[in-house]
Amino acid sequence: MSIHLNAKEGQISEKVLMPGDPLRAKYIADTFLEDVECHNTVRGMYGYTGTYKGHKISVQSSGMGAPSMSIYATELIKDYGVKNIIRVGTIGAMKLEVKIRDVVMAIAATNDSKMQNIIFPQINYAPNASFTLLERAYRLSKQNEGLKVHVGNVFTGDAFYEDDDSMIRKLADYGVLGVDMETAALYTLGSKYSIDVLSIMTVSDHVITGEETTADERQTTFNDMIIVALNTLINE
Ligand SMILES: O=P(O)(O)O[C@H]1O[C@H](CO)[C@@H](O)[C@H]1O
Ligand SMILES: O=c1cc[nH]c(=O)[nH]1
Repeated sequence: MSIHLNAKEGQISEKVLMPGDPLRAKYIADTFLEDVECHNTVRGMYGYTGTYKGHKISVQSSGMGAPSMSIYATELIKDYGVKNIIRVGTIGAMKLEVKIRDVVMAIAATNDSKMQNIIFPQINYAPNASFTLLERAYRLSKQNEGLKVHVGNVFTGDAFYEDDDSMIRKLADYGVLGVDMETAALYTLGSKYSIDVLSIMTVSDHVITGEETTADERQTTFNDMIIVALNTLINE
């Protein structure tokens, strides 16, 4: 038990997928895992543990934003001994060449996170992915010709709704692929605790063109992304 997770000791795998949405965690467990147990119900932030190709895997929702991700990732790492976390999320595209339904793998996460300022008040820290997981995920994604994958810098923002989009446009000019709300927090904690972390995200909307996907349209790419993430975790 930890403050926000009521899983029993040993119940959570060392390898965890983290979507933002608790119902997406349930969908992943129901669709891809066998012998599934629900390991967390606290605050409705559902978590499940089962097997994938015979390997023990957990799926734990993170909630939205850096503070929520930080709570769950910290407790998974410190209280449950988790060693690999892959965020499987959605992202708003910023660069025009990144299209809806594409997949983004984040090398690093530029951010405006207040949590980063608390840790590093005087310098601009660069939260980065685990190269081991990133290289493996990219290589495995190439087995699926239907999957369009972009690898690069993303922006982790504290605000989903902003007063104006001038900073988003500027970041796109500087090569940032898209915007989410958790990657920087996950990457900073991965480095702090020396575990492997990665964010893989399906493009749900385009923040410059205003294009959006329907839930059904997102589902296929989402499934393909989850298969890449699961095979990355088990290294197959
Ligand atoms: O789909 P998830 O994983 O929740 O990710 C994105 O969606 C939420 C905003 O709608 C934020 O959490 C953002 O990072
Ligand atoms: O944080 C996010 C995630 C998806 N789409 C957005 O516009 N922002």
